Amino acid sequence: MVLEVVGLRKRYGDVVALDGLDLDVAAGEVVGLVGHNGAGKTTAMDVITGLVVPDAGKVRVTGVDALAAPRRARAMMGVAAQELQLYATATVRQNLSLCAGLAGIRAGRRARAITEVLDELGLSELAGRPVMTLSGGQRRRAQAACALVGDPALLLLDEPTVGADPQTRAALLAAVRRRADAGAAVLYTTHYLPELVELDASLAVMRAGRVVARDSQAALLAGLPSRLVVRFADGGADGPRVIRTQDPGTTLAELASAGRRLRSIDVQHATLDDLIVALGQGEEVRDAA
Ligand SMILES: Nc1ncnc2c1ncn2[C@@H]1O[C@H](COP(=O)(O)OP(=O)(O)OP(=O)(O)O)[C@@H](O)[C@H]1O
Repeated sequence: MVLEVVGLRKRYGDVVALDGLDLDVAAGEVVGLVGHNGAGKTTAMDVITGLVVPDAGKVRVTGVDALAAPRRARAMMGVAAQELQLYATATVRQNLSLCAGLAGIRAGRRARAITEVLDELGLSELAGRPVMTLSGGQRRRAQAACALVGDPALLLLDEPTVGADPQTRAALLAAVRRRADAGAAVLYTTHYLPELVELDASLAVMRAGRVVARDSQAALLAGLPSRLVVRFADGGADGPRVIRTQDPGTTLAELASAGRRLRSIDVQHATLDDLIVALGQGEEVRDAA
């Protein structure tokens, strides 16, 4: 396991931000860390990266105790925090050089690693520009480049595409997927769920400071009912009736055998949005595995 988080707890005064958070991320896996505003996602990221000290719990990165040896653990991580964390007066290349140093990349390898990531994220022409002269989306790309430089074993990306245009978003998602395919473990937070479909991420759904569901998208969605939107042709109300059902085929067969004549049927399978809403409200999601 590249990342192992066990029993993390963190309080801010009366607010319990983390309430016994357990989470593993394996090599080659992209895990989408999702949940409502205030669920504790950023606090979890901040504890893992060493920015916030937890009240209790363990964090191990490739077996290294990240709370006892934060510098050793940090050298295995590429981090893109939610807030932009670049030096505004330094150039993109200088920022990347600092990030590469933090990531423990030896000076001899740094120039090549920087050139590669600049190229990958379409930043080569901006490399000599001070960050403060870049547009918002360009800064986002530079921040992501900082996380990716040198192919770290663990990528921690906290809403990395906020404010990015579709082209930037696509370039970044492709770069993240390539890292995972090459063996990196990726923890990725977003409120924009189609990104997680595109990344083929498994999900860790947080509620009130802990993970309440952790599985592949398919397994979690299979536990949710579909919506069957049916218009009947045989009297009664003219509008559509919405039937929530775990098994649309059986429900339709039951309607037919009850002699109902149907004018139209629309089967709407559960989406990731439905899943997050259901879990955020504390509904049980049946384990379909
Ligand atoms: N420095 C802080 N001081 C006090 N409370 C804090 C601090 N940081 C976070 N919190 C609280 O801890 C809880 C978890 O916040 P966190 O930012 O981790 O949530 P999140 O899941 O990342 O939310 P979002 O989706 O809005 O980014 C919230 O109730 C938040 O108000």
